[in-house]
Amino acid sequence: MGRHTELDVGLVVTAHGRHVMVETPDGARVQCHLRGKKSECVVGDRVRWQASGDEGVVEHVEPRRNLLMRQDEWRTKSFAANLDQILVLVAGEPMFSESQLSRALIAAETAGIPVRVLLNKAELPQAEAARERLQPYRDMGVQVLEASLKTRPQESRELLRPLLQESATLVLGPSGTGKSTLVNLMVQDAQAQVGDISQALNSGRHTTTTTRWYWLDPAVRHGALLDSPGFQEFGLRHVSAEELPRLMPDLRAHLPDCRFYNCTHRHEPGCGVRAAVERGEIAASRYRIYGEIREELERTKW
Ligand SMILES: Nc1nc2c(ncn2[C@@H]2O[C@H](COP(=O)(O)OP(=O)(O)OP(=O)(O)O)[C@@H](O)[C@H]2O)c(=O)[nH]1
Ligand SMILES: [Zn+2]
Repeated sequence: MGRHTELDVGLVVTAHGRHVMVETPDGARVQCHLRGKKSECVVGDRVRWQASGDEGVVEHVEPRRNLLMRQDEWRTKSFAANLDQILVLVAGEPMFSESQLSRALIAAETAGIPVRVLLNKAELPQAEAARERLQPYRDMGVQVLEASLKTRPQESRELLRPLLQESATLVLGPSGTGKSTLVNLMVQDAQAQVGDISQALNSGRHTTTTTRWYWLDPAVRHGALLDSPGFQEFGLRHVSAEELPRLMPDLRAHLPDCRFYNCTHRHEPGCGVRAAVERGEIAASRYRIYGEIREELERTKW
């Protein structure tokens, strides 16, 4: 028997600084504070907590299966834990950034979380250019789905339901791609679930930047979507420059062909990666993104 058996278990459904909202196994939500200055909680955490008046105190965070980091201007912060998968939404209008997509895939690979890509607004003529841009990702084994969340909601729901219904899925994507449309399509009572959280956080001001947990069906509480508004960039600074090539599957496939075991794939002779770029087996865009991220990682290492 552990020392926490007398405490209640709970799921963190939103976290902001030292304020977190914990959901109990029977679905009640309790605002909690964190015990201890150093402890940190993120959405998706399983915790042990103790009631204290109307509120609660988180005493212990259970070990995490995985943890994602994000980057803001100043630092790398953790922001979601215990995910089953990530769904990256992209579109042709606005055209998605390949660099952002690659960073999301690298972050997921580092954390050991499976990723799917969903090309939304598939009915638009601009989707064709997005499809082409996604080809290298399909080629390296990323599953790319297509939907029209707004214009073909029924069909989209049927496509997505089996993929989402038993999982905790983090939804990411640039602004204007259809994240809200997705949440409203797949989540029952999404507005009510948001209302709950902002009320309990007791201030509207944080709600635009806080990752939220939505049960697809609050009555059943199996599958959930995690929406991360205002999401900018994944934190990759915990990744070392040397391990970067192994986190990019299309580069990884050619690493055994490099003459030097510590090849940076930039200027060394006998580089299998560059040879593959020249043969067209690695997309030029991917090689460029590799160079950019590698340089960033080398620059920020102190
Ligand atoms: N043509 C078309 N438009 C869509 C589709 N899905 C969503 N949209 C439109 O795209 C726009 C952006 O959708 P949102 O769901 O608000 O996008 P978002 O990713 O939540 O954007 P932010 O709130 O800025 O983060 C809206 O005008 C939607 O109606 C689709 O399948 N086809
Ligand atoms: Zn090389």
